[in-house]
Amino acid sequence: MTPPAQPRERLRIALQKSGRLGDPARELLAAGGLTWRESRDRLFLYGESLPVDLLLVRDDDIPGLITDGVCDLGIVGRNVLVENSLALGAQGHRPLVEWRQLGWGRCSLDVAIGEDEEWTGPQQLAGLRIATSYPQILGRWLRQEGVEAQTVVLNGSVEIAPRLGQADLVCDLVSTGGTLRANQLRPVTTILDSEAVIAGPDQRLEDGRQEIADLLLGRLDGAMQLKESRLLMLRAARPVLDQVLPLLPGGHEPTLTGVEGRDEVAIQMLVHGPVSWAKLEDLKRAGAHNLMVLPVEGMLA
Ligand SMILES: Nc1ncnc2c1ncn2[C@@H]1O[C@H](COP(=O)(O)OP(=O)(O)OP(=O)(O)O)[C@@H](O)[C@H]1O
Ligand SMILES: O=P(O)(O)OC[C@H]1O[C@H](OP(=O)(O)OP(=O)(O)O)[C@H](O)[C@@H]1O
Ligand SMILES: [Mg+2]
Repeated sequence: MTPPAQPRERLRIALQKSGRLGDPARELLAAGGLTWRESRDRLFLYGESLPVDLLLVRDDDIPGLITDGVCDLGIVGRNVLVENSLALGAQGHRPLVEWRQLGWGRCSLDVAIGEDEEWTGPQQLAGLRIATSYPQILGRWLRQEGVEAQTVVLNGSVEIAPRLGQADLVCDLVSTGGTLRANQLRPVTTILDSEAVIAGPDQRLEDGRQEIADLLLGRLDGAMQLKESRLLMLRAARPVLDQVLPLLPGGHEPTLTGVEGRDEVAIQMLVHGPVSWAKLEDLKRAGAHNLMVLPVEGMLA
């Protein structure tokens, strides 16, 4: 089903239909207060709480949909954004840019050679065949390095190309490195660090859609900050405060409250990011007790 024609004042965001980024992207938008109604084919989600509609597609199509103006923004891996932007740029289209970095979907685009081979640097790739799904990014890197090599474009199962004799080495996405190891390959250099991003045009949106985008992005920033936030609570006797306070993690200023009838204080502070067990153990060794780390459900300064 083609999405119903929408008035231009509704924002439209492209998301990956399934795969690694689809669910976290929808969770992020839901955390920003967005609710939606699904079309029967589940490819178009009509925003109910805000004038923001979602189009569910293959991730490779997201940059093109933004360039064509079918969608205003998209949630996509930087690897896909850069690869497609380079191709679209070569056709004379305006560049797409990252409106936000989301901090998940992290992976890197690496050059990998046989695990027994020696690596002396990019120059050794001259004249070799490199299998990849990212010919634009690889081509740009080879030009930067001044290396002339042959690119073999494959859409999947890139790592088995050397064993099949299709290529001498690969350039592919790596997260844990397990896929490379399973194929007797080892990463030797990273040519792009990737994470999920909100991609959009390099200029403001029109017809009131920029205001909707600003509202939504403000909420998403808040939701992302909240997700990272923890409340750290602990107690410490006054005589050990000088040892405990310098060990507190970075974050907001701690609040110290005297505990009635005891020579001790209750300390609480908002922390950005996780508080490790090692940090709690350090605080305890310094004399703190009753340590607790709590998730934060809502926040208004
Ligand atoms: N092993 C990985 N670990 C973490 N992130 C990854 C990994 N592999 C890919 N990614 C990121 O997740 C994005 C989506 O990966 P996925 O495998 O779902 O894509 P796909 O198979 O191309 O999906 P689609 O059907 O939408 O084309 C990648 O473009 C990349 O940014
Ligand atoms: O370093 P690792 O943790 O092993 O991850 C890397 C693999 O993950 C992705 O493939 P995916 O599992 O999505 O399968 P695909 O071949 O269908 O893309 C990517 O294309 C690599 O093959
Ligand atoms: Mg894809």
